[in-house]
Amino acid sequence: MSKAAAIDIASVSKLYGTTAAVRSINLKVPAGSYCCLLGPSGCGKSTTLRMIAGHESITSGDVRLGNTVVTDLPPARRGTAMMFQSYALFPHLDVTDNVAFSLKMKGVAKDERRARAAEMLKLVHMETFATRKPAQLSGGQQQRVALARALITDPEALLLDEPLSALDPFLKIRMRAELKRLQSSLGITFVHVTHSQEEAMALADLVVVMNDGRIEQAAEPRTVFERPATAFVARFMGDHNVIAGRVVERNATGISIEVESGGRFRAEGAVREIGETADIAVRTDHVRIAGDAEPGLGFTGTVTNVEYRGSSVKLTASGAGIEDFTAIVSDTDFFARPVAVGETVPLAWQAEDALVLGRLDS
Ligand SMILES: Nc1ncnc2c1ncn2[C@@H]1O[C@H](COP(=O)(O)OP(=O)(O)OP(=O)(O)O)[C@@H](O)[C@H]1O
Repeated sequence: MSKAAAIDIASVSKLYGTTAAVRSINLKVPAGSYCCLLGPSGCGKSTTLRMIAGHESITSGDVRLGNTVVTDLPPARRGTAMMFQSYALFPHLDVTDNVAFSLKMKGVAKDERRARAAEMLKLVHMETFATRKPAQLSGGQQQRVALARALITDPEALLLDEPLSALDPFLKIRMRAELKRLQSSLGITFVHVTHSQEEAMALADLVVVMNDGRIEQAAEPRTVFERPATAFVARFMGDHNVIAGRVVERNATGISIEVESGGRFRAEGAVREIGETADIAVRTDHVRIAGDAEPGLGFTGTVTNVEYRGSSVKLTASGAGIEDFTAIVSDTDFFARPVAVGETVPLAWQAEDALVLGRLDS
């Protein structure tokens, strides 16, 4: 197999007319890593992927693959391969010819390209389907063929645009594990576009959260979840309460904010100016019901909703100027002291579970 290449995206922008799809992003994807571009619809992740692949021109900035600036190179000369959401298989060609297609375009002799295609089909466990047409395959099997077809060019980086979105939930999880296995056995760089937080967390070494053409955070999955950089990341990744308020106190390591017509809350992690608006995040699974809260690390709220989820219970409460504050408590804790909608409960958390969120410079 080929060697892996690092990808370096430097001040890359994409304008469609006057619409900015990607706004001067910088990103380094280490060689041999699994990177997921994650974000809501329209945030610019597919455009970014297509600019790496060469299927979209770059308005300004540069993309490097390894030591080569590929900004103006055609797709076939970049050392990348792309797998599309729809798989884009040729319906009239059998599986082998689909997989061997790019070698045919390069003028590779028939025997050699068939041998290479057989090798690739083995890699994705599809060798027994070599003579079938795409219409005779399931969605998961078509996806494997599309993978084999992309990998036959020996790319240094494989680019995948929502590769699992057409599969049913069960197959999605199975194919996810296969993608991870393939990536680590091939050792090449993968860049995978998804709008699923779960998929990105399960697969990536590097999660890149995008919003409105910008990168909000690029970090390991655990960092993105435990230390979301911005309010957008905290909300998008879920499992965090984001509280917005005006900074009323500051010290060397953190701040206190005051929620309009409500409580005062402390958080650590970044310092802001007095009077500024700031966001803080509190992990939903670290909120305790009842117990004494330290001042600034809890409030008394009225329960507005209770959802049983099996191993946990999700409570929503409002109070101290905060609407829809969520707490996820274990089923054991909940049933030891159940609460109902309309009840007033104390909600508390530890200092380390309240984090000051950053903001992006626009
Ligand atoms: N060919 C185009 N012409 C004009 N605008 C475009 C074009 N392609 C994309 N855009 C716009 O650029 C922005 C980013 O699109 P992009 O496809 O990169 O988003 P995405 O994050 O991949 O979304 P999705 O998850 O829906 O595919 C969107 O506002 C989109 O409407």
